[in-house]
Amino acid sequence: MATEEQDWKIEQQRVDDVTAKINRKMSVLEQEVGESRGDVVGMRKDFWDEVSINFSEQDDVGETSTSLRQQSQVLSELELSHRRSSLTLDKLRRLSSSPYFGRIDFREQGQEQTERIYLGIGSFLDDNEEDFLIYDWRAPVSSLYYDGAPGHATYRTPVGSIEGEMELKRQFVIRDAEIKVLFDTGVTIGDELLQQVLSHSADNQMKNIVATIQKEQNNVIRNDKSRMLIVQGAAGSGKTSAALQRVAYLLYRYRDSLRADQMVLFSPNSMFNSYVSTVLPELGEENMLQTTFQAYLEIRIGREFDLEDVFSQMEYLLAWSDDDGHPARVKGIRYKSSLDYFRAIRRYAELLLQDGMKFRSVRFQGHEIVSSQQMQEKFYSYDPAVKLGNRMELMRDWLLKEVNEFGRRERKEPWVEEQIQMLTTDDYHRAYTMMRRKQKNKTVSFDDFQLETEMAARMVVNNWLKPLRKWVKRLRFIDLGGLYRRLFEDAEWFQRINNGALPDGWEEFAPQTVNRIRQGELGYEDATPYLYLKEQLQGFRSNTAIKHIIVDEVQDYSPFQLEFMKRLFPRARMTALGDLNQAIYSHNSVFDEEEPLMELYGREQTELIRLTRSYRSTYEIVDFTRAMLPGGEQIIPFNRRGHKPVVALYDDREDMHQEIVRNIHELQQQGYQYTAIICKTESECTQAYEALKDQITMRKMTKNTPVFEKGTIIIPAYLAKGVEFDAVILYNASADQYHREAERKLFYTACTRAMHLLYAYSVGEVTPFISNVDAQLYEQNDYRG
Ligand SMILES: Nc1ncnc2c1ncn2[C@@H]1O[C@H](COP(=O)(O)OP(=O)(O)OP(=O)(O)O)[C@@H](O)[C@H]1O
Repeated sequence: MATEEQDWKIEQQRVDDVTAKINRKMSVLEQEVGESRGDVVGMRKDFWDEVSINFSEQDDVGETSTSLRQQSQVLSELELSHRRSSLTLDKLRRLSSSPYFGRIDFREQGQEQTERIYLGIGSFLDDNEEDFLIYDWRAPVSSLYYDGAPGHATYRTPVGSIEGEMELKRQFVIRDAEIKVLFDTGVTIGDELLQQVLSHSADNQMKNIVATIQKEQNNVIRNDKSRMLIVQGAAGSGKTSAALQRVAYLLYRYRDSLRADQMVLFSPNSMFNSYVSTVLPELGEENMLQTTFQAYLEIRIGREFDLEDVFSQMEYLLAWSDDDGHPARVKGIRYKSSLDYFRAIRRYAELLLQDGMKFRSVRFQGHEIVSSQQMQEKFYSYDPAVKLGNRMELMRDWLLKEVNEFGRRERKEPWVEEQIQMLTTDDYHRAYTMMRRKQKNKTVSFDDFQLETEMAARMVVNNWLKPLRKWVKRLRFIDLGGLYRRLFEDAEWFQRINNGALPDGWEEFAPQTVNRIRQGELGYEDATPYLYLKEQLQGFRSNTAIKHIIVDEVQDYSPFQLEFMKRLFPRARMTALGDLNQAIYSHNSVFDEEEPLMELYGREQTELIRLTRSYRSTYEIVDFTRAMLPGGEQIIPFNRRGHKPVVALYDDREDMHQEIVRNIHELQQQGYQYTAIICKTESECTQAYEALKDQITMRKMTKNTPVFEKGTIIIPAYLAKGVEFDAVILYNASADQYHREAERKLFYTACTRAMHLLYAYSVGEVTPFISNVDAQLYEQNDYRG
């Protein structure tokens, strides 16, 4: 038997042994999980039986709430341990089908024996609970697999470095407990395996990449020194993948002090959230929290304004025309995303300590309880040394007192009498019982009827004043809209906060801003600045529980937004991943020259890693797309070969539609499951959808589509961020549609979504972003008459 064959046999034998052990462990755990599920279900069902409920006396109420608290604590502990066991069970299931993907033989310096280390998605111990049959890919020793080739090798452990000799490095593909591929490699991670993985079809869920993590990606994943880690990487270089494996790594490395719910991932849209949500559970970890910046803004100010989202802003700007308000708005967007504006808003809040604060008078049914003038006087009567937040608290307490006073006076008013008549007997009785309890120890000095009326009046007024009290408690008496609007109504005020100057274009974009606010709307560019002002005046609602934030597509954030996030999560470390070439929005990108991002936490606390190899697309697609970018030659395509991109020109839409229909049918026949028709805007998507829907089965994706699904979809370019497709068809990549320099990155982003095939169809002349590319890099078909 040849050595290779023998090796294969021995390895298969080991796979059989290990999977048998995993299966044994699984059946024990399955039983435990079944039992704990029963406990949780049972406890949820009997929850209220176990709580002693008694609300009749004050002491009993206290006892009841303690009992409730204890009971729900027991339940949540049970649920947590059940969830953990289920995750372990899922992981074992995956291990039993594919127990490991790598092996290294390592002899530590000074040791006689060579250790065989098998690497899988999780560790697995022999029955003696001492010997590792499988090492977790995140264990310190596993980094040897990703970082080094056979020969002298070193790896870091929390207590220092370990040196030795790597004698063998072997890679496996094991499916259903059977070895499908096995080879020894002299390099870091053999490209063969990567070729195999990458030539697969797209998926509606992102996959974990632990078997083929590249050395430079491993640096991203295991970096735990700096407070701020910036990853600048080409399209398809594995930024998102590395970020997700990094979360899994940090959860493993700091398992005693870090939980998944202390990490937040900020994604570009909600569809992306669903796209990445399976990676961590697949690795046996709970998901971190996932959100979008837009969702956060909605929660914080969505009730105060009709808030524009970033996609609507994008649609507005893409429908560009030179003669309406577009150029002015772009100037506004640029300024409002800058650090200058951030500082100006901070100065504004400081100035308001001395003068200019605006309040909304406290009113009840047309009656002014406290005027805005009185409020202003009160506010400036406090000791100037008292901080803004504290002053607002003093104001709140004072106003609540005033409202209570007012309520007391109001009880005698005729409208209250009228309302009392309308009370039901139940209401009346409740009021009576409540008051009786309050008066428990007092001697009653007037007759019952009088007391009852008094109680009812009190209840009526209290009920009516409840919303107003809530309004005061929420500090809604600060006229935030007015304060923010003033910056664009009053040039003098703006100059005061901006070192005596007005920003470029202020005269043009200021009226736009004011009009919008007057109509109850807030532009996306104003949302974060408004919120920042609000936070300063109402007290910053920072979140200290979060220890790590991951910002994907960071180039889409403005310097202003990142400064804001830093304050929002003051205890957190940050991982920021982005690609300047995909900065599609009009605001300044935090990635511009990387300055704002490098300075956010200070250079000494910041590390920058560049990823230049691109894995998603074939060599031909990367070669074509990088030619659209200045400096694109720095992007290195991975050597997976495919077809050259196809560019086709038509006389009219009808011809183009026919070709799209024909091509999609062909792609379906060839077995491609994920095809995207990418348009420039949502309105173009709607037109194209209407024209094509009777001939092809497809779905139209909008900003509200929550999940990414199989099939043919039609999607605006800005929403396709972060995801990928087997084939991409660019709908009308013409010079008419794409010609402004500002659209280059959007166009590039759309092209780089393709893994295997890329088509650009154009009615008339093709966009200069393509016509300026070397004609050798694509195939052109001109079907014009
Ligand atoms: N080491 C790897 N092994 C296997 N696949 C990889 C590896 N690195 C990246 N990929 C694959 O390449 C594709 C692109 O990865 P990912 O989406 O993480 O890149 P990205 O840099 O975030 O891209 P973009 O900025 O264009 O959205 C994915 O299909 C991912 O699975």
